[in-house]
Amino acid sequence: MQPKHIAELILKGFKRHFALFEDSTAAASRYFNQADWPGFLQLSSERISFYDQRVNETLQQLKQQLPDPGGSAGFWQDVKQQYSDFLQMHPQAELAETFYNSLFCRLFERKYFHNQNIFVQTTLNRQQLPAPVASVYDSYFPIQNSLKQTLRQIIADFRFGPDFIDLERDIRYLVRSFLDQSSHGKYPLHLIRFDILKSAFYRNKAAYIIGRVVTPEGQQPFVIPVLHQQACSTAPSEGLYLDTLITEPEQLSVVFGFSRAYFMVQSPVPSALIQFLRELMPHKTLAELYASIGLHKQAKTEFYRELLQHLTRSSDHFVAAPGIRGLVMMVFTLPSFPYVFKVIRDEFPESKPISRATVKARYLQVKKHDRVGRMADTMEYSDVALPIDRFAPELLEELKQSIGGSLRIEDELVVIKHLYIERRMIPLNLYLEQVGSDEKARIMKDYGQALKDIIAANIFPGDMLLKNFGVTRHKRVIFYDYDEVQYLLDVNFRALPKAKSIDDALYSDVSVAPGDVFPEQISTYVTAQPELRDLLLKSHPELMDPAYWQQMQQRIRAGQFDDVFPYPDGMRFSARFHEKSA
Ligand SMILES: Nc1ncnc2c1ncn2[C@@H]1O[C@H](COP(=O)(O)OP(=O)(O)OP(=O)(O)O)[C@@H](O)[C@H]1O
Repeated sequence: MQPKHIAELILKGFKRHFALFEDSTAAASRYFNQADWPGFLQLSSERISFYDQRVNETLQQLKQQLPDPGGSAGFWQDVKQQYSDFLQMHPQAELAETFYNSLFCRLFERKYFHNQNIFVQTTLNRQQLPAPVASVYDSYFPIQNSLKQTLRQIIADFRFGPDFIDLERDIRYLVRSFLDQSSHGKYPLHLIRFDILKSAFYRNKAAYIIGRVVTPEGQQPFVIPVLHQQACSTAPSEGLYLDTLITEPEQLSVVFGFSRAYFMVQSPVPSALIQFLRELMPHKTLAELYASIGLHKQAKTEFYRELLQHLTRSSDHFVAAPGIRGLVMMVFTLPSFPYVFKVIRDEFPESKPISRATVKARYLQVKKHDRVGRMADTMEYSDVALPIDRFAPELLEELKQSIGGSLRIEDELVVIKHLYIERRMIPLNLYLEQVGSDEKARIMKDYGQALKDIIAANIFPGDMLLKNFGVTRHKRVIFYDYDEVQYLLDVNFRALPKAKSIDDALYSDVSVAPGDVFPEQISTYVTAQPELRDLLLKSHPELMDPAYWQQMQQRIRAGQFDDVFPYPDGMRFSARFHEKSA
C-alpha cells in the first residue's frame, strides 16, 4: 500500500464520520418541529459517540490493508504529507487533521506523537487561506424595507415547521427590545445590517437564531431563542414564540457556557462558523467554541495546543487544587491557566465502594447527558505529557503517592495515563468563606436551584456536599463531582419512619436499602453549618419533602421536560412586556 492510499482511506473514514454527524445534526430540526424532546435528547447523546465509532471502523480497515502499520522509516511522514496536501482546500480541514491524529495515536506509542507524524500543530495556514465566512451567514439590510419587515424576513427564512402563536406581537417585542437595549438601535436604517447564521442552533427545547448587528459602532450579538408552547390548561394556544433578544456578549457567553449540552447546528464549514462566533464572544477560546457545537474532539485538539502554548508563555508551577482533597480524584491546577486536571486515584477508601471503571462510566454518563447549565463538561485525555520542571515538588511527591499507577516519568516529562480536564471554579465551600451574608444567601439559593435543575434532568448527584460544587466567573453554582451520580429514577426516595415514642425511636429497625434516600435529611448531606442549612431550606423547603422528589420522578416518567433558560427570567418578553407570551 502506498502512502497516498492510506491517506485516502483515512480521509474516507473522516468523510463518513462528518456526513453522519451532519445527518444527525440535520435531524435536530425535525425533532424540534415535532416537539419530540425525548427523541432530541437521545439524538444529542448518541452523536457524542459517533467520532470514536468512526475512528475504530477506519482503524479496522487500515489494519486489514496494512497488517504491519509500522512500515519503513518515513512511511508515515509521507502519509501525513499526502494527507495534508488533500486538506489544502478542504472545508473541514481542521477536523480532518484531528481525525488523523486520533487514528495515529491509537496505532502507535506516545513517543511517535510529534509533528513529523501527526498534527500536533496544524499545518493549515488560517491566515493565508481565510475560511469562506460568507457561506455561513445571510445579510439583511433594513434600509431596503423597514426594520420590522427585515426581522419578519429573518424569522421566515428559517422555515420553522409549526406556526407562530402571534408572530406580529413577537416582532413588536423584538423591535422594542432592540431599540431599548442596543446602542446600535440609535443608528438610522441605512447604517444598520444584520448578519444571521444560516442554520438555527438547537438545544433542549429551544432553537436559537444567532447573528450580529453591524453599524459604524462595530458589531454586537443579535440572538433570538425560539420556543414551543404546548397547549395546557393555562395556555390554550399551541405553537412557536420568540422568547427574548440577547445582545450582550457576556449574556451570550452564558448561553454558550461549558455546563450546558452541546448545540446541534449544521456547519458544513465549521471554521467559518467558529470564526463568526469568536467575533461575538472574544473571551471564549477556540476549544470552548468547538465544544459548544458538539465538535468536542476538535475542542480537545485546540485545548491541547492552547495548553502547550500557555506553557511556553508562563513560568508558574502545577500545584494541588485549592480546597478539600477528593477521595476518588487527585486534582491539580496551574494557577495561571483556568483549568483543573483530575486523575483517578490508585485506591479509594472504604467509604467509596466503587471501581475505577464505574467512575469513568459516570463521567461519561454526564458528558452524554443534558448538563442543563449546572454540570461542568470534562475533556478526557490519555497519555498527557507535561514538563516535569513545571511541577511543584510537593505536588509531584503527592502525585507519586496517590496516582503512581497512572503516572510515569520519561526524561523531562511527567506522563499521565488518563486524566480529565475541566474548567476551574472556586469550590463552593471556599467561596462561602469569602463572602458576606447577602451573597451567602444568594449563592445558597442558587445552589438549591442547581440541585433542582439537575434533578429535573433525571440526575441524582449522590454526593451533595458543598465542596463538590463550584462557582463560575458568572457567579453561578455548577456541580463537578460525578463519581456518585445516578439517574433520578434509580433512587428510592423515602420518608423517615415516624417514631411513636422515645422507645420506638431508639429501638426501631429502619431497614435501608442501597438505593434509599431520605430527603428529610438532605441538609445534613449538604453541610454541617446550621447557618447555611437554614439559608438553603428557607429558599427551597421542598427539597426536604420526599413527595417533591417522587413528583419529580413522576414528571420524568411521564416524559415532561422542564424548560431551562440560559438567561434570567426577567429578560423574557413575557416578563418584560407584561403580556402573556408564554
Ligand atoms: N472544576 C474544579 N474547579 C476547582 N476546583 C475543583 C474542580 N474540580 C475539583 N476541584 C477541587 O478538587 C476537589 C476534589 O474534586 P472532586 O470532588 O471532583 O473529587 P472526588 O475525589 O470525586 O471528591 P469526593 O471525595 O467528594 O468524591 C474538590 O473538592 C475541589 O476542591
